[in-house]
Amino acid sequence: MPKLPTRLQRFRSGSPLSFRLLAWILLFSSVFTLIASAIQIYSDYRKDLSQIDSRMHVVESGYASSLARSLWALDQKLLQTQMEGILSLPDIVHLRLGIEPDSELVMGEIPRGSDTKSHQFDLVHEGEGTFKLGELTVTANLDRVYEDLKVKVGIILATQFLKTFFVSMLIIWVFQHFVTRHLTTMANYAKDISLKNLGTPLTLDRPDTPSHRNDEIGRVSDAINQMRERLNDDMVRQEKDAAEIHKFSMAIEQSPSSVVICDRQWRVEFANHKFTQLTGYNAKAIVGRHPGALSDNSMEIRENRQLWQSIRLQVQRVGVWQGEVNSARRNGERFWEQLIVTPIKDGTGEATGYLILGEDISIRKRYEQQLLRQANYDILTGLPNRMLALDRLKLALAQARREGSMVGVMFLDLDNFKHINDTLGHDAGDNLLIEAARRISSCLRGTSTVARLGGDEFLVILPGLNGSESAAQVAERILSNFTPAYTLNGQEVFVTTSIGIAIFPTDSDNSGTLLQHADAAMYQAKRQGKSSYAHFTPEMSEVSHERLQMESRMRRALELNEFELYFQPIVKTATGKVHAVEALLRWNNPAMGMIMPDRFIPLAEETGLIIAIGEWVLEQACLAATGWRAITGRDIGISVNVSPRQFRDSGFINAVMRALSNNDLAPQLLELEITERLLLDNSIETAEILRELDRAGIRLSVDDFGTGYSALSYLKSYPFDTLKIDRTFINDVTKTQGGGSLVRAIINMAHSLGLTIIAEGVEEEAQTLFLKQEGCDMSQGYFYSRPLPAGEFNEWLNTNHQTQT
Ligand SMILES: Nc1nc2c(ncn2[C@@H]2O[C@@H]3COP(=O)(O)O[C@H]4[C@@H](O)[C@H](n5cnc6c(=O)[nH]c(N)nc65)O[C@@H]4COP(=O)(O)O[C@H]3[C@H]2O)c(=O)[nH]1
Repeated sequence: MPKLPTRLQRFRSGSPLSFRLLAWILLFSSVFTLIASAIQIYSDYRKDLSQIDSRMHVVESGYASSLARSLWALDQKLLQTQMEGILSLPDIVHLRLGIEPDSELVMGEIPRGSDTKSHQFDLVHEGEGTFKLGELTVTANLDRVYEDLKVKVGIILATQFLKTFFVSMLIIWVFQHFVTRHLTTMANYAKDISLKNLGTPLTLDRPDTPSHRNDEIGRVSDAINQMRERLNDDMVRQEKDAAEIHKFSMAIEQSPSSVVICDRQWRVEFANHKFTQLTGYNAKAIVGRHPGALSDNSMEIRENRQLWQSIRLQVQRVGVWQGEVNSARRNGERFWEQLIVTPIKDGTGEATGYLILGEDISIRKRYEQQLLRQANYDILTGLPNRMLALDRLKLALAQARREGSMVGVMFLDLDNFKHINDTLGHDAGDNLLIEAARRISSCLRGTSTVARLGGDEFLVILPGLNGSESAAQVAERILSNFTPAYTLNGQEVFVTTSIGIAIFPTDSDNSGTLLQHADAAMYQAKRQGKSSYAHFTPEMSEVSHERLQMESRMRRALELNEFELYFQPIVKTATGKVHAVEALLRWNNPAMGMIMPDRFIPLAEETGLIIAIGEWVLEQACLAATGWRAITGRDIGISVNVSPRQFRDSGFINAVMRALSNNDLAPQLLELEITERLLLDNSIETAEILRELDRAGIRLSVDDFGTGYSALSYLKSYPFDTLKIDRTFINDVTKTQGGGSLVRAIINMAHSLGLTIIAEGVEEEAQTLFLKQEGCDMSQGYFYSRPLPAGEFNEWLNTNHQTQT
């Protein structure tokens, strides 16, 4: 189809209003013009007709008497002249003179087919009476009137049409110029407006004057521009919101934690990439399913049902659920994850869905289990260690009390172990211990426990005994099991054991005393000659006597000034520069000699003397710390051991604060070492005391980490600054491969919790190199210095200070 010229196209498509307007104006004005013209023509026509009428009357009035006279006088010539005179008048075309009685005179002619108009009047003679002489009929031709009428109609129609046309054109031009073209601009602008050109305002092709701004076009264009600005603002806001939503959704998608969002009915709506990575479930495939019922395994779903029911209840009640869950991946593999479940609330506080955050803690769990094993089991023999054995003994006693049964406790010690160790070497000693453990275990029932207490000491717990003879039978079995030779380093070696037996409830009803009694009985068995067993008898309680003696001496030790603090430096692993010092208590008793804390602290704890002794240690330790500034010119912190009983004493916090203020020591320079066993009870009071100390600015450290609780999760709940790795772990780092990786894992995890790490018991250079490499912050041990009395320590400090600066 041929294209229309652009202007025409624009006119057609852009100005239908002008067209319609023109049509309507033309129609209306034509109708009005026609009506007006018709009225005018008709009135002209009427005027012409009345002119003819009046002309006829003029003829009557002007010629009637003269024609009557001519007729009376029978003056034909005059009559004819007069009639010709009438015929010469405009439009008069025919005269008929009827003469009485029956003649007539006709003049003129009536054109055929023409419209005529006639007028008749009588000719009378007025004398002595009135005589009618005849009558004259005057006929006028209306053709001229009609001709005039036609011409007029033509002229009027033409002029009216032209006038109307031009006025319409003018109106249209005015309308087009002032209105329609702007409307077209606005229409095109509105048609073309899109998110891309929202920045371009609508401008009209007319001056921007106040009057223009206030007219209807100005107001409409202003409204369009305001609408554009609002849309623009909305779009900018929307783009910002979209960018933020995009950022958040990317953050959730790339989050290192797994994220699942559920609707109000706990149906999965979204799961991120990490979730798929962790569980193996495709995020899209699980949409609409319950997070506890993703698996096709009905057993698993049943297992999960109870868990998710309690999660749902707690989230509804408390607003959050968190815990460690042993979950299953899609391929059935189990893994540990830490879950946090919270509701997603709207502005009114209504839950619109639920957020489930998950973190894979399998590695941490593995290490925790490893630590737990290390804390409870002897690595060499795989038997329970002292801690676990004591727990089991307590359980066995509790059960025996309930059931009214007996429990046998046996202490075993290998008779010539030290000799074998010294002559055949440690490896042979280790092999001997492993084999001895196997031989003891093989004599026992499933309910019995055999544990290694340390060195060559073993403990056997025999629950549910009928009488002491049963214990004796077990002892005999063990002794006979020891008879065959051991092959160590290719040599046959004979090893015997001595066994001490104490029975609950006959010999004692508490675990500590039972152990002491079994120990005393074992010494008796040794005295009897090796490879024998002995039952406890009251005469053997010499040991308890010793204990009483020690207690009464300890009560006076403070007054007699028998306690002394030794100091051991804690150095920065990277540089060897002293950072802090640990205060270690010694007891110099004239009768007993120098007594190490392991021997007297448990007794001090039991008797409560630890509270007074602990206060003395705090005071002395703070005093010593203030002196080190003078030697080194810098602050050196002091670490003080706190035992559980001392820690829980109501005056403990005051004693700490007093020691600090008496010696004018900044709280940040004091670090209190707390064994992780103290945290075992997980009590609110413990947490409260720790928080109060932390608020006071005092540093807190976990001592002997790995020997007690061994769970890293609790560290998050308490305000600890430092973690001291127990020396048994450090001892292993260069000896076993697993030992190194365990210490590495502890260091990394402690660092991730923001804790400073101190390695205890560093004895060898190889250990320092390992610790340096693993980024262990501080080290302490004989490699740097043994614990030293104050005077010697000051000398050591001076030397360290000079070599390090
Ligand atoms: N094998 C070896 N041992 C090393 C090495 N470096 C340091 N040690 C020893 O390891 C122990 C470290 O102290 P701890 O773990 O707090 O363990 C302390 C602490 O729990 C407790 N203790 C010491 N002083 C006090 C005190 O004033 N109050 C309380 N409540 N307990 C104390 O007694 C425990 C034993 O103290 P000590 O016999 O002085 O034993 C100290 C120290 O002499 C090393 O390289 N190799």
